[in-house]
Amino acid sequence: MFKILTLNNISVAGLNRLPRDKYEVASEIMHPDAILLRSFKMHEMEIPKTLKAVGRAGAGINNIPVEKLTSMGIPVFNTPGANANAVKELVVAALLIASRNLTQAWDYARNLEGDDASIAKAVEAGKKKYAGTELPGKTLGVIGLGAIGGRIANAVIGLGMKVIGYDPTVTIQHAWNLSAEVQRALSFEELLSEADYITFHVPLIDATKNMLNAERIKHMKNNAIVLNFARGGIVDDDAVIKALDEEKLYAYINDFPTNENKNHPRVVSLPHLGASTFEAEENCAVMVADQIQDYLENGNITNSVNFPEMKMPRAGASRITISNSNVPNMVGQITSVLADSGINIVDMLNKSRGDIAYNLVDLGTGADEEVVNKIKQIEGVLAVRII
Ligand SMILES: NC(=O)c1ccc[n+]([C@@H]2O[C@H](COP(=O)([O-])OP(=O)(O)OC[C@H]3O[C@@H](n4cnc5c(N)ncnc54)[C@H](O)[C@@H]3O)[C@@H](O)[C@H]2O)c1
Ligand SMILES: O=C(O)CC[C@@H](O)C(=O)O
Repeated sequence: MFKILTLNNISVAGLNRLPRDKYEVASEIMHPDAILLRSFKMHEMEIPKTLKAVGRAGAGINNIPVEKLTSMGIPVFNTPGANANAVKELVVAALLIASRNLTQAWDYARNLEGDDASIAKAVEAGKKKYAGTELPGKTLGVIGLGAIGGRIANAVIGLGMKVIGYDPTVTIQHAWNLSAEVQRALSFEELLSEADYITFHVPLIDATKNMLNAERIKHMKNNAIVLNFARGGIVDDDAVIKALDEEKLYAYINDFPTNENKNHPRVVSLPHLGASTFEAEENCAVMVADQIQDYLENGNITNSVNFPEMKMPRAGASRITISNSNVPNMVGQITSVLADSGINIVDMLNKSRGDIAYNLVDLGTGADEEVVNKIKQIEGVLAVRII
């Protein structure tokens, strides 16, 4: 029986992928084999000794101690693209919310008092304060052209906008998916100087912390609008609020409320709603549950953020999986242990990614704990399983 600890609500469509005769799933469970989570901050958590995998039902992994887990030989999975449409739709809504002053106008309308005739009069008198601008012909700067940024770029071209994108590490696949109309910025500053709106779709990592700061705001057009549906910390809120107060920027729509930003009259802060649609929650949960199941039962790895992609059809009587440091002569030492134990290798796959290497080894006979212990004793071996 595999034990799965859930640290956030995971859509039941995903949990139902894990057959109850093989999986025990609970939000409180001892000795878990795997953890499923969304935004729970795992950094302070003690990692259970039994843990074999972590599955993030979503894209961002800044809440997970990936480096520590890697050093323990534990793969972390996420669900690339599974919630991208949800974020895209919210960003399109945010463009319209900001351009048409919708929250301020709504606030005005719902605070009107008197009979309907006087409300109608006040509507006509007051609406000029909320007149906005239209999207066609304006330029959206997209920072990060991955699953979400790429979809947004393509969608707003359909609305008549121009798009300039900045992503020095974009994958070939994501670049292929981009409309040919997306212009490439060679620097972040170039994007900032051309855009009427900017939107962030990068992970929160050292290189993206306070990516939009006071110095960079100086490069922006007057009255530009900033959208942040990536992570708090990517935009320096202090600097943006100062620029709003000085009427350098026009509006800031974000998914990460703070005491500083949530009540500002030119800010709309939403409660981390980007991925909160029924469809996205289901997509993420199903994808992550399938990946965790295939890893626990077969050792295969799909969409890991720290381990190589590995898939090998089952052959032979049993399979062992080995995570080890990516140093010379590991495969030689592992196969020697098997040979010395009289075990024949039927099939084998070895791949590395950065500092980690991972092996799937199908054996002609079953392997026992003694063999596993011998492999564990090899210097550099981080985790071994028989499945
Ligand atoms: N608000 C929400 O609910 C919500 C939902 C999903 C994702 N997110 C956030 O959005 C981020 C992006 O998600 P995604 O699915 O598009 O991920 P993704 O990995 O598909 O795309 C991220 C892109 O950012 C690019 N990038 C990385 N560093 C960069 C830099 N310094 N400058 C420019 N580009 C850079 C990468 O090359 C990649 O193409 C996630 O990491 C997560 O933090 C938020
Ligand atoms: O799980 C969520 O609700 C948010 C997920 C989102 O921020 C992500 O990074 O995928």
